[in-house]
Amino acid sequence: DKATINNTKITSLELMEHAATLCFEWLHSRLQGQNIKIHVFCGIGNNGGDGLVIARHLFQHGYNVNCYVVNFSDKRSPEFLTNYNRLKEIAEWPKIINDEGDFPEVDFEDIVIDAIFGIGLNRKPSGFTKKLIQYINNTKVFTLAIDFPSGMFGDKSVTDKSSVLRAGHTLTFQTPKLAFLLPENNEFLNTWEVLDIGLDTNFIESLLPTTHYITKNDVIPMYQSRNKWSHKGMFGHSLIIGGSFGKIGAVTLATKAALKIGSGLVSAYLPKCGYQILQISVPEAMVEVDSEKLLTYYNFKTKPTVIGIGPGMGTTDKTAVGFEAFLKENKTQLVIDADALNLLSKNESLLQYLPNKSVLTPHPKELQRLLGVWKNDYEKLEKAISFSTKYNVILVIKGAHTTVIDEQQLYINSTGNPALATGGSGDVLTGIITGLIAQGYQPLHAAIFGVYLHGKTADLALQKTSYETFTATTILDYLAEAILDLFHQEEIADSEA
Ligand SMILES: NC(=O)C1=CN([C@@H]2O[C@H](COP(=O)(O)OP(=O)(O)OC[C@H]3O[C@@H](n4cnc5c(N)ncnc54)[C@H](OP(=O)(O)O)[C@@H]3O)[C@@H](O)[C@H]2O)[C@@H](O)CC1
Ligand SMILES: Nc1ncnc2c1ncn2[C@@H]1O[C@H](COP(=O)(O)OP(=O)(O)O)[C@@H](O)[C@H]1O
Ligand SMILES: [K+]
Repeated sequence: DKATINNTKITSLELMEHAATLCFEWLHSRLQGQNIKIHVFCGIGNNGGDGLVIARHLFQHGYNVNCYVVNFSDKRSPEFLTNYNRLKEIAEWPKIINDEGDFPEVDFEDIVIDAIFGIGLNRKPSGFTKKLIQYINNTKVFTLAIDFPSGMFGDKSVTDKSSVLRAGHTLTFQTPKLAFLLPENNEFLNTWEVLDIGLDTNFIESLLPTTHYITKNDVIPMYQSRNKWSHKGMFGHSLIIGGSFGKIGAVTLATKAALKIGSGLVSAYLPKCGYQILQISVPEAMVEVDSEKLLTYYNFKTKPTVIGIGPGMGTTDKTAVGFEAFLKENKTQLVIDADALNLLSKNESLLQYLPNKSVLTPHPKELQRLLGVWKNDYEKLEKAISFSTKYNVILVIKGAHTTVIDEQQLYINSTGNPALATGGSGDVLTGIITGLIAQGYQPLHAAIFGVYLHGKTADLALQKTSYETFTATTILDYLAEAILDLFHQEEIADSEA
């Protein structure tokens, strides 16, 4: 904010007016003047200042609005005071809330605007302010939070969940906040979106942020186009290793995905019992086999560009012994998933054999086996950064907002939805990342781009199918649309989650 104010002619007050007006317009375009009671709760800092501006616009547009100042401190920011006086000139409120006795009646059908605390919260809310937050939460009224749900910190964990406002929707300014992307905060946020308030983006970039929110504009430059004289030899050879009796589907899905994302050649190495299944399901792939029901020997002849290993592989002793011998010999780039991760967790001494920038794709349970337990999501990220740095590998922490970690750098994905919460979707991701590396994508780009496309299939599919009917195979059906979408209209700056 300060840099924008210094580098442009805009004043802090104008910036607030602009930001809060965008919030008002957001609400106004949805309410269209409806006679719904709106309560605007303002703190005494600049978040409160935003609330005062919103209340003024609502009032001037004829809404049924009430505005309150939550008087938790005698301090007032200058921008708050200016807007307080502006509002006083036109309305008989804001009313001051000094204790519980001043809480207004709020009904379920009303709307609450939460402008109590924003990014300036530096300790947990207490006293009557906490009680007010609880009072609002108990009404189950729809709450529109400005910048942050009050009581939620931008950069550390909430310790007292009962002191945080549960927002129905949050309008945050300029950039998504890391806190919004962490699973531990999901109960405070429902949906949220970013409003571009025109802060100095050059300045933001000059800060060299280490956390990146990955949207379409970030992945378009990663895309590698093909020229007229391209031939399959230029797009690498993926080898997918995995499967055990009863889990041949996992390796089949990963093999299909490596093909579908454009790997020049794809082979699978799996137990003999899966031979026909794989040949029939994926006739484009070549197959080599191990012992009857398990992977034991890892003695394939294929010379791949990259190996994706783990889906459906099992963790029996025989498989573990073969896997260890394989890792000690192997020099090929790896994408490691599922049971291959579980075997690494059981025998951490094997981590030293991973080629640099191997891509590991744990879901939260597999991650916990690798890193041990964490106290909160911030500690989880710290541990993951240390792990990535120590072993020089790329971690792909799967889930809503899958996060790719390469040493200090975090790349948080914006695509995907609960349609992906279906068996086999992780196996498909392994195949996608493997197939991208085969074609010459650097492992980091393959991970970021692969995760983006994987999530995008589910977003595009929801226009035509439902969460329930989406399966891992549907990801493959929509991969083409996800790629083509890169070249459709420019993404508008606002991102929704
Ligand atoms: N021009 C701009 O800069 C723009 C800014 N914008 C808006 O400004 C917001 C940031 O405003 P802000 O920095 O004033 O902080 P805010 O969240 O209002 O609260 C700080 C106050 O709360 C107090 N306090 C903290 N914790 C407390 C606790 N537990 N219990 C009690 N008190 C507590 C703290 O007091 P202190 O710690 O000093 O005692 C301080 O007085 C930002 O989120 C966005 O909405 C937009 O308009 C765009 C343009
Ligand atoms: N709610 C969600 N929102 C977005 N992506 C999700 C969600 N749930 C699951 N996914 C994605 O689906 C995949 C699931 O992977 P994983 O747990 O390994 O599944 P499986 O073992 O069945 O293959 C991951 O890529 C994950 O990010
Ligand atoms: K707020």
